[in-house]
Amino acid sequence: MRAAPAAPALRLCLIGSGAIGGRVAELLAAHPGARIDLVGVITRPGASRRDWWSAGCQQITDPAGLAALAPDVVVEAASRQAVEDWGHVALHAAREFILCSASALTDDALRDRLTQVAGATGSRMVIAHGALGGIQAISAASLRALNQVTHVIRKPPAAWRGTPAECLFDPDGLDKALVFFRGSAREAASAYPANANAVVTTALAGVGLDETRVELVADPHTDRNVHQLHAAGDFGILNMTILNEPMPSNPKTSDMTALSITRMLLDRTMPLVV
Ligand SMILES: NC(=O)C1=CN([C@@H]2O[C@H](COP(=O)(O)OP(=O)(O)OC[C@H]3O[C@@H](n4cnc5c(N)ncnc54)[C@H](O)[C@@H]3O)[C@@H](O)[C@H]2O)C=CC1
Ligand SMILES: O=C([O-])CC(=O)C(=O)O
Repeated sequence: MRAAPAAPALRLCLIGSGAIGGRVAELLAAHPGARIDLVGVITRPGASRRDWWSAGCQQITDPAGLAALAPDVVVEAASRQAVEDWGHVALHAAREFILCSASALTDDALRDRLTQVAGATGSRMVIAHGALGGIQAISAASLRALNQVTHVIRKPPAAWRGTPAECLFDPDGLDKALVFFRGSAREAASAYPANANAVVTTALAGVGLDETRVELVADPHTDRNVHQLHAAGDFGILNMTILNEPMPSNPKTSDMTALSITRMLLDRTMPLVV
């Protein structure tokens, strides 16, 4: 049997060069055989290059730069604003736009607009499973009636610094776990966009932004970012708990987020995908 010709390298462009971006680049560098080239990083104007960018990696700050780069995949690991700023052009420039800042999609008009652009251009918008496990099962379960989906996020008090939760409790003063938010996924992600993107992923996989029930917890007795999912419906019952290691460079963010994005990218290049 003749060997198949080698597939061209996958051309990757990142939006954001923070905790997730740097970690994805580090993990990909450990798999050179997968042939994923970081060809560009989108930054805010004036941002410095990072030492983990390869020499050939271009810094992109405007839509024309992204169009000219013509990547295969654009991965957003930046902010809710970045999805608004770059989603449209990414879907025109690449065949796939993977986003982490799922909280942007609580804006129904933006979500509809980007979905339409994806349909019109033949590209795909993919919400990264990010910090979560179990999403594939909830998405599959939604093919039958789903009665109930709840998502609890439990993080150390310090992870809620810089959010509206600071008006509700003193992160240094808690001696026991505090459930400081109960509401819908839409409300949770709108109020806590840097900490609760994952509830949007759960919601869009299952019963939607307004029906998915969310609890947010500050817990001085954990040093991990914990996600608990419960779903019940005609498929049966799902209970999933993942206790994620936080990233040293951004403790609000779980290392699993970068691991799962890297896995997605590697899967794009593998002949066997699990
Ligand atoms: N879906 C999920 O499970 C998770 C999602 N996230 C989200 O992923 C995103 C990235 O997280 P981290 O890497 O931890 O954040 P980070 O703060 O460490 O890095 C973000 C980088 O993106 C840049 N950036 C922000 N807005 C930008 C814009 N409009 N244009 C260009 N660059 C921009 C920042 O300057 C920074 O360099 C955040 O929105 C975070 O909330 C984080 C963890 C889990
Ligand atoms: O990294 C995590 O554990 C989840 C997170 O911050 C988010 O959903 O925005």
